[in-house]
Amino acid sequence: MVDTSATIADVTVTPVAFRDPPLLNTVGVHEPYALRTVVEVTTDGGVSGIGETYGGTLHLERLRRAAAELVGMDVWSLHDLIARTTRALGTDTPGGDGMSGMVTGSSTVDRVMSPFDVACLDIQGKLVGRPVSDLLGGAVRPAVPYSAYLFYKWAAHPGQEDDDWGAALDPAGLVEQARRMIDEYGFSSVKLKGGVFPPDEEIAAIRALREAFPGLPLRLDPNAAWSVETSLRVARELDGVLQYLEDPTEGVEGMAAVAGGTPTPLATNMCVVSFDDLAPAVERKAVGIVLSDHHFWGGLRRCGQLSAIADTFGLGLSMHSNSHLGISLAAMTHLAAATPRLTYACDTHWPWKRPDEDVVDTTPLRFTEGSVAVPTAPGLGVELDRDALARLHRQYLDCGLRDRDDTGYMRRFEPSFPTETPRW
Ligand SMILES: O=C([O-])C(=O)C[C@H](O)[C@@H](O)C(=O)[O-]
Ligand SMILES: [Mg+2]
Repeated sequence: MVDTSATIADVTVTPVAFRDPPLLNTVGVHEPYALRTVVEVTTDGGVSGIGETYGGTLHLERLRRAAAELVGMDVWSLHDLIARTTRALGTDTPGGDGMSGMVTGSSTVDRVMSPFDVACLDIQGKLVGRPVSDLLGGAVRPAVPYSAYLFYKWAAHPGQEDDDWGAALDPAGLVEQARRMIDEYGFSSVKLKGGVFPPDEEIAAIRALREAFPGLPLRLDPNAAWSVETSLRVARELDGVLQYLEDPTEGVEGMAAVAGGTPTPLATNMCVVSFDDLAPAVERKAVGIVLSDHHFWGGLRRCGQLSAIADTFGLGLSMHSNSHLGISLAAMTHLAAATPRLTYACDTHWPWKRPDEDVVDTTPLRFTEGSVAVPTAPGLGVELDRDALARLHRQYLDCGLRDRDDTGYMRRFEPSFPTETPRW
């Protein structure tokens, strides 16, 4: 019999930074670099696996504490991973979510264990010679569709030359951005990051997108920038136009009030971000679709548990993203492929990342007709490029950024940028 036993002998945790355009959202604007952390887990037999997560200071410190606790762990034991992460972290204090204030309620233990779960699955796949999707129950689709993720954006970071996407500050600019993204990647769903301009301007943008791309499902996500009344008005005006409306307003109660007043399905990656959030949201009928995100929900196997709960209570599943590298894209693709209930095209920030900046060779992650084929090599199907990791770590050290702060960056250029919620 083949020996598949493996104990963790070493864990490295490396913060990295990669260039990011000035993408606007309701809390501000993306800084010139996005921060991530790459973890590499190596077994006593010399097999290694990788994972990727957020990059802020507190999260990084917690990852390092957890990493030290994992040495000696059996790579097959999810329960021991939970126990050891919990032990390393002590109490589940808030903060360190890396979302610039947009999402604050996720579970610290789940967030911290997530990249290690991915790395352990990568190792398991290599040990048994199967792709990660097989370890998650098997792929139910050969390729995973992603959506075009549109952002209002400036032409350039202040003081820098225009980036090659240019500005998108009105409906025409967004239609042009969508056209390029669809031409280059083949996406067949479109999401607009809203909450940036007054709602009527964003309604006009959605109408322009509807006219330009008549058959494509459209989504709008203002990250809870609106009151219940504003949300209901926007939902009424866009009735029949949106596939779903994502986080129009804050909290389960607010979302329940909006959900009760519109036939448009509501989705969330803000008011349901941990297992503790599910019961109240189901009870209040606050959301129809949960945007799963393995970085919040404890990794790929915990997302399988979320999927079972979604099955039980008839919730739809989609997938949330943040600025990310190829390890996360591979992990998201395996997970989405092996989640039958995940029937919506997943979010991805991929087009906003420069193709020459990654920590893995991204060849296995090419987009065809808006989808990424599920990698078939053992494990995640992507390999760490150590030179590239060193380069992006150097960039992290040099760039000076240590925590994502969209609001602070925006206030350097617009000192009176508002932070009250709801904004409209
Ligand atoms: O769906 C979402 O809420 C997101 O994608 C959150 C992100 O942080 C997004 O707002 C961003 O990148 O600015
Ligand atoms: Mg969202």
